[in-house]
Amino acid sequence: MDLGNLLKLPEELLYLWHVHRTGFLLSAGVVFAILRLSIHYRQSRRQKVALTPPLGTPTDEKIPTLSSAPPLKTGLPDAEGYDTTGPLPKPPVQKSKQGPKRVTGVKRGKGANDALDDGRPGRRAVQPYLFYFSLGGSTKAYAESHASILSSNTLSNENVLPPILHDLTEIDTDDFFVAPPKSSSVSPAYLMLLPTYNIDTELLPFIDQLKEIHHDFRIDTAPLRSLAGYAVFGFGDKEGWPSEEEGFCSQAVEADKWMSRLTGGKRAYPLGVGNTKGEGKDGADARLQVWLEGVRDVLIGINEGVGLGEGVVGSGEAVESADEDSDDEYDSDGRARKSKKTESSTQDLEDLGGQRAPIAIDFTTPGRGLTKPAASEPKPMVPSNSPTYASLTKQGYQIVGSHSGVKICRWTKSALRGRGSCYKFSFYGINSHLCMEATPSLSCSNKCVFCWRHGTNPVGTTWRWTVDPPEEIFDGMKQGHYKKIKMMRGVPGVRAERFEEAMRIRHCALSLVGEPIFYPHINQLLRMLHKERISTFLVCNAQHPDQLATLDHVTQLYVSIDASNPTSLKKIDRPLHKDYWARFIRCMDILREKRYMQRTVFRLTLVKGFNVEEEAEGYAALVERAMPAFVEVKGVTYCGTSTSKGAGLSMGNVPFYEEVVAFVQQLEKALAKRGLDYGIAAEHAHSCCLLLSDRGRFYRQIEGADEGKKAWHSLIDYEKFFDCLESGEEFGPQDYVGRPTADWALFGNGGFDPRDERVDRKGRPKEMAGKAVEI
Ligand SMILES: Cc1cc2nc3c(=O)[nH]c(=O)nc-3n(C[C@H](O)[C@H](O)[C@H](O)COP(=O)(O)O)c2cc1C
Ligand code: SF4
Repeated sequence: MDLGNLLKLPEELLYLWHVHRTGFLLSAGVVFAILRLSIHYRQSRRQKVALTPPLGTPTDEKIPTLSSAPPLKTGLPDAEGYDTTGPLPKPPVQKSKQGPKRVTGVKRGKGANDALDDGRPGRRAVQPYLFYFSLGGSTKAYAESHASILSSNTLSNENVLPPILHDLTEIDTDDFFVAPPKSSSVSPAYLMLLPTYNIDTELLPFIDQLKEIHHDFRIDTAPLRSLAGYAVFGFGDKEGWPSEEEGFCSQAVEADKWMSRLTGGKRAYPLGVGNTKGEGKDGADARLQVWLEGVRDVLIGINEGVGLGEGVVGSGEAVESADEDSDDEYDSDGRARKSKKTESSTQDLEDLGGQRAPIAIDFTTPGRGLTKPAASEPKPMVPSNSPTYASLTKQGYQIVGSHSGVKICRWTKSALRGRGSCYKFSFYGINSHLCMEATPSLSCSNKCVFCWRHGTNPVGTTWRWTVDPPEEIFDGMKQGHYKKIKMMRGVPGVRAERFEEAMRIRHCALSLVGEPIFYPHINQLLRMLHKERISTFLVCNAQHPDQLATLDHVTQLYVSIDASNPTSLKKIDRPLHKDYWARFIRCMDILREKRYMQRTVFRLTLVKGFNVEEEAEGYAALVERAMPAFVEVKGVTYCGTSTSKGAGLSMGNVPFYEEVVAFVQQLEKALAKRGLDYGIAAEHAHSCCLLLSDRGRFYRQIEGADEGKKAWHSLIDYEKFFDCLESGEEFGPQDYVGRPTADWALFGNGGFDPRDERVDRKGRPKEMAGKAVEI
């Protein structure tokens, strides 16, 4: 190359740059991006490898497919036997509690049981793991002897595999509780049998570890979400630790709570507890057996695609009953609660202390705008596509047929969780978890100012709708009630034994909303209930004397008395019947006659400024006329609906408990002045409610006690009631008087069942308040 050409080189290069600079720059950018991406990819691969659990952990465990499941042995093989002889390799025992936690948890979605991992349709087999802890050996023995309940019965259901037993001290907690065993064809379910020790045992660090795993920021707060479900059963000693507050089965309670968190609320069955010092059906053995049978049915249900059951938290069902993390009704310590948003809408009348639930519906009065002339063809009262149907369903009612409804009340839920029954337990011995609240007629003829039903219900003064047969109503009510009870299965704090008892209805409160005696076949419906030995409390609004007169036996007959004179009654009940006072008075006279046939009750709901002041004398006159066996007096509960606000109701109309007491004492005096001997037989301060009772009939000699030793007898002997009915003979209230009223329910003692734990709305232990309690 000559010198001239050489000198031209920079110029040439500059020219080339100008021509191709865009191409150069673009290529350089692409090369740079590729380099960056490849470095990033290599780094993330390295990280993934580091997070993969070591071989041999249950994550890699080869879980048997259906065909390779170990055959069930007769008699229960011991835990060692399962782990070594079956195709499931025993997870390595790694005592690594001091070392750093392996981070293996991943966030999983719902519906793990719907399809196999490879996307093929089909259901996974359920693999129960039975974990236990045992210091003295009894829990181990229980685990080994009772696991066969799960196995033997699941033989018929080949998609539930025989349980695998694990001693909690022999496994590495992380191996099972940071991530559950993985398989494309099997869904694991964890069952735990745990004693409680108030001394230092290995159970304590285990429970702490559950808590730590939940709080470990490196992993999902619910790493066991992919489990099919879990359930815990505790063993304890009631002689040493008589109640849960005193520590009975406290470690099982704790473990249940943390398992709920770790699984995202997948409690498959309520926490069970067994008293090792108990006997017969109250002994640990019997309790465990019933509990395992319940768990077994749920596991079968999971496999059959029912999931954890409708409404159970974590089930993935549309209607989950509570959210363990965000709810706020249930919980004192992180256990699930119900959201405030839905709270008011799901309250019901009896929740509110049993006040009547009148519906703002015009039944009757032609020309008042609400009613249309009767159509030639009767129509359904609550058509399934109507706004009323949608509104009631949203409020938690199950509509039965076209005019009936059922709903489980707050007290039923509370009793299932050992947090107290309603006042009817204190007064009459009704266990709220055995009680069904229903109505065969959702319509009513009053528009009471304190009604919770927002005026959305149907109205009418004559029955102008299609009539469903009583069989259909009865079956539908039971079905709806049991369905709602089952929805409580996963709710924290539900006691296994109460849940099991609740699957047999013993009482029916025909008082939900509307007017039950309005239903044309009410007597047939009552007979069906009684035939199944379900007692009946029926509440009516004293506006339907003809129906009242022809009503058959009920266990206890209520009439709502919301005022003592026509002016007050019109103001507070806003009746649709023009002749409402005449109807009311006729009902008083009918009740007077009925007092020989059944227990009759006046239910007074006190609304300050409406029906309290200056009315004691008027109420006394009504009592004199109808001679009810009892007078229940309650403070109203403020519902805050626009209907009540529109009627001028505010919290100021809610009486304090002392004010209700003062009124009852005033009424007692007014009755005495008329020569009527009524006295305060019981109280339930929690729901601001007191019971006046006719001394002549219900203050009587205590059976088996010294002559002259008397006590209040407000309780009912339900079995005697049914015996009397079945005898076909005439009988009256004196024939089924129960035991004396419990001491704790007597006036001055509060009336809260001491077996239960009293809590406030947040689930915190609560002291008796002196104010009308909002319930
Ligand atoms: C030292 C000791 C402390 C205990 N503490 C409690 C307790 O706090 N609450 C309880 O309900 N039971 C308690 N128990 C009763 C045991 O939980 C019960 O006997 C259980 O069945 C023991 O199970 P295991 O034999 O499998 O270890 C305790 C027993 C012992 C011996
Ligand atoms: S009587 Fe039954 S329905 Fe009524 S509040 Fe009590 S438990 Fe609930």
